Amino acid sequence: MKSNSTEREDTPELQEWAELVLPYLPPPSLAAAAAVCHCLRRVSLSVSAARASDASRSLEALCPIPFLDPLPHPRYSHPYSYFIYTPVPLLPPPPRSQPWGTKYHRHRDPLPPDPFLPLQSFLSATSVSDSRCRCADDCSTETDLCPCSVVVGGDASECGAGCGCGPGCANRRTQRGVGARLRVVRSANKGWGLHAAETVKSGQFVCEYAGEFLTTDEARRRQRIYDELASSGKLSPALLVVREHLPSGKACLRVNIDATVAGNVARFINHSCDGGNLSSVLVRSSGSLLPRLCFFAAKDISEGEELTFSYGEARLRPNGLPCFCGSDVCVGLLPAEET
Ligand SMILES: C[S@@+](CC[C@H](N)C(=O)[O-])C[C@H]1O[C@@H](n2cnc3c(N)ncnc32)[C@H](O)[C@@H]1O
Repeated sequence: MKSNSTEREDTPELQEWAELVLPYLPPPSLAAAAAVCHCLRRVSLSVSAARASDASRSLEALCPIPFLDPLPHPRYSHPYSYFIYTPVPLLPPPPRSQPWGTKYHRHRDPLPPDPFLPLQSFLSATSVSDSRCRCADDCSTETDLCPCSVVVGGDASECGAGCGCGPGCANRRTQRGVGARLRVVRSANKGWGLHAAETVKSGQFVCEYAGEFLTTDEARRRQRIYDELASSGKLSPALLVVREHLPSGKACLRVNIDATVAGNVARFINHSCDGGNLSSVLVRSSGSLLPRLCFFAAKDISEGEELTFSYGEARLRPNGLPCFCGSDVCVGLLPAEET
């Protein structure tokens, strides 16, 4: 009787419906669907496998970024970590759902980042009307120095949306998605971490820290919630605060980027007390209102090495999270942002 009813449910229509709908489900709903019948179980397994094969959902042009869990355990094995993927910074609220694990979006057929376009125009809004170059195609081939390459203050400066050059311009090195082959690997005590899947040369662009740009009030509100959830082990928050000292020396621009709900693979970069092997640089695209936080290799990095940077100075708190960076100078506690 049971197998007959299962056979009846297992129709091509149900299969097609499941392949369209299940990629939108977060893991708990996907698991609930898998318990319904053979067909939904089969599709949910294929969705999980596809998710584990590419954290970037085909949104990074270079290559898929797979999850690797070398610590399989019947109870704690996780094939992937669930979040909304955005290859570029965005303004809240992020999209509530996003298909992930569907056979309709194969790699090398990137999804257009439609939900993120509003921020793109915001970020590229020109504050100074002539803050763009008129170079024809690639600024590195221009005989005169491209005005966008002139660095003011400590930031790196790149061509922006209003510039005459094309997307292949050499002065847009952080604007084409991740710059090295990467994988996301789970460790026993730090959760997921980002690893190099190829040799990365010192100075090479690795990735941007993409997430939601928050006001400081909203960042403080979320930080309080995240601190509580993180201390009970329920969340790995990825809210980064960067302070940019303005050239006058009298003011400081605070940039809050939250990749906890929506972000790119940089949200998996763990902390190291010795400063790690990545350096973070604020990159300003010509004419854009906000700088973007970008990671470059601080030294030659071998294939398989974990990518890390310093989250900041460790502030000793009685309930501070333990640090497992393993470096010789580890202070034992993760740095925590003052709220
Ligand atoms: C930006 S996330 C990094 C990715 C995270 N490991 C994950 O699984 O999603 C920051 C969180 O990772 C963990 N983490 C990062 N560096 C760590 C370290 N050195 N030791 C222990 N946990 C660390 C902490 O839970 C921290 O709140």
